[in-house]
Parts: sequence; structure tokens; C-alpha cells
Amino acid sequence: RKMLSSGICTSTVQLPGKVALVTGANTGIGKETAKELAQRGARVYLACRDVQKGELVAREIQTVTGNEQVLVRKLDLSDTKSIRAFAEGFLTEEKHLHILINNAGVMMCPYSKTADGFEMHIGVNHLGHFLLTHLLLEKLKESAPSRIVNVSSLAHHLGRIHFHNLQGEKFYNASLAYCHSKLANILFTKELARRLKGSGVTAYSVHPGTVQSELVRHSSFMRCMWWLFSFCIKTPQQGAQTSLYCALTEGLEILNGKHFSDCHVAWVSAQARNETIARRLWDVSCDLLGLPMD
Ligand SMILES: NC(=O)C1=CN([C@@H]2O[C@H](COP(=O)(O)OP(=O)(O)OC[C@H]3O[C@@H](n4cnc5c(N)ncnc54)[C@H](OP(=O)(O)O)[C@@H]3O)[C@@H](O)[C@H]2O)C=CC1
Ligand SMILES: CC1=C(/C=C/C(C)=C/C=C/C(C)=C/C=O)C(C)(C)CCC1
Repeated sequence: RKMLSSGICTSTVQLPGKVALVTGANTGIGKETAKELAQRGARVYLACRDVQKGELVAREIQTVTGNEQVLVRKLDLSDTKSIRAFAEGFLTEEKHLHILINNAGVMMCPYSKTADGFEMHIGVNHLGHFLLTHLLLEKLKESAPSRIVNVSSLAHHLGRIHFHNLQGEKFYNASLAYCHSKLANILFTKELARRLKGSGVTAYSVHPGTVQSELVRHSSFMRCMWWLFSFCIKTPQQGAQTSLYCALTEGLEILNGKHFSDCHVAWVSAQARNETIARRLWDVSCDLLGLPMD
């Protein structure tokens, strides 16, 4: 475990008066990320598709950290109506947003579609967070300096953006669909960072490591692997360290748009470095979501 679990966020930054939002915060890496942000005094929004699960976790975080400012709001990233309703509520009730952690994710789902007809991996992992970020961007700019952390994966190395088959209708493989969506997370981060230059908002993508969590729920093989190797893979708390590092470390602004693993800048695949693909994916995503292509 020691070998596979390096990378600890050593920042001592405290967050009184700051507002943070973590998607998929009711379990796994998101829960531990939210807990640490609450521990440091931020008001933390847990954006969860299952509000009941979220409330249980919010109570637990409040008890452990002594921070009452842990709030649960409904967000289903597989439905753009839910994303818009969430954003509308958040923008009405909250003056600031300093830290946005786009953490929620699904892996290896059987072929299925979101409420808007997007393939589930690209729909939830990429397009859902793309829309959410767009809707919250003005608030992030008004709250600058502020940060966006997109939780991607080492698995992006196996990903490709097939623009002619973005929704997996021509061919589909559940593992590769996950990899493609994680590549999209990195391309989104790069293009977002480029567009945000000078705004005081910076964006980072991360690979959290191989982490014990519910991510493997759709694959009995992966569940078995995770169980067999549970002694050596990261705990969710260890998995949260790189997200926390990117959200908290002072002076990280010069690394805007970079990808991190084990709290260090990490190498990404050739496709993930391709600016033309990043720009095209941005435009296609805007088109699919009915957003203006500025
Ligand atoms: N675990 C690992 O080894 C690795 C994880 N990652 C990435 O880390 C991130 C966190 O994953 P991890 O904690 O491991 O996985 P978990 O499955 O434990 O947590 C995923 C979270 O995402 C939420 N979620 C799933 N679908 C939706 C949706 N439609 N709307 C809103 N929330 C949703 C889940 O909610 P619910 O509980 O209701 O299902 C859950 O809270 C993911 O982006 C994943 O790709 C990357 C590399 C490795
Ligand atoms: C081979 C091998 C492993 C498998 C690693 C795998 C399969 C990692 C998959 C990571 C994923 C899917 C990340 C999600 O984004 C373990 C368990 C570390 C134990 C040591 C040997």
C-alpha cells in the first residue's frame, strides 16, 4: 500500500468564509474530499443524486469535524434538467463559490443513456460536469481566486475521442467508454484553463490513484480485484489527497490546466495534449448541451 499510496496534501491552508462544492460526495473519494474541506472550515455543499445518502454523510461530517456548514443538495448529472435546477438553486442561495470539485463518476456501466440521450459515461462524467461548470462559472469568477478540480484517471491513456461515435451507438465497450470519458475530463480541463487565463479561476485534472470505493460496482471482475488487492490499494482518504492538493496548495496557479497524480504534475497521453481535439470537444459539447459557442 505504501508503494501505491504516495502523495499527501501537506497544505495547512484553512478555509473559513470559503465555499466549496463537491459532486458525488456521499461516498468514496468525494466524501473524504468534502470531509477535509469541512475540517478546514469551508461551507461545503455535497451535490448528490441520492439526497438521503447525502444527508447521512453530512451528519457524519458535521459530527467528526464540528462544522455545521455541510449542506446537501440534489444533483443528478445524468439529467440536464436536474443540473440546471441545482445550479439555479445554488446561484440563488450562495454569494460565492471558491472551490468546485467535479468528482462524481460512473465506470463500466452496461450500455445505457442519460435522460437527454447521451451515453452514460460521456454523459455523466464529461457532459454533466461540463454543463455544471458552465452554469457556475460566473460565480467562480466573482469569487476569484477560485479553483476547479476535475477528477479524471490514469485510464485516460486508453481513451480516444471518436467524434463520429461519441454516444457509443456504432460500437460500445463499457471499459473503453469509461476511458474515453476520463480523457474528455483532461481535454475539458486544458481548454477551460486556456479560456480562463487572467480571470483568477484556475483548473486542474487529477488521477486519484487506484482507490477502494464503489466505482467498481458494475463489474464483478473489478470488484473481485479490488477485494483481493484491498490491502495495497489506496483508501478513499488517500485517494482524496491529489484533489485536495489541487484545491488548496498555494501558488499552484502557474500550473493552471495541468494534470496531477500523487500530488505531482503527471504525464498525459498524446490525445490529452492535443489542442485541436480539446477545442473541437469543447464546441461539440456546447452544441450537444445547447450552450453558446463563444
Ligand atoms: N476508485 C478509483 O480507483 C478511481 C477513481 N477515479 C475517479 O474518482 C472519482 C470518484 O470515484 P470513486 O469515489 O472511486 O467512486 P464511487 O463510486 O465510490 O463514487 C462515485 C460518486 O459519484 C456519484 N454519481 C454517480 N453517478 C452520478 C450521477 N448521475 N449524478 C450525481 N452523482 C453521481 C455516486 O453517487 P451514488 O452513490 O448515488 O451512486 C458517488 O457519490 C470518479 O470520477 C472516478 O472516475 C479515477 C481513477 C481511479
Ligand atoms: C494489476 C494490479 C492491480 C490492478 C490495477 C487496476 C486494474 C487499476 C485500475 C484502475 C482504474 C480502473 C482506475 C479508474 O479510473 C492492483 C489492484 C493495483 C494490484 C496490483 C496489480
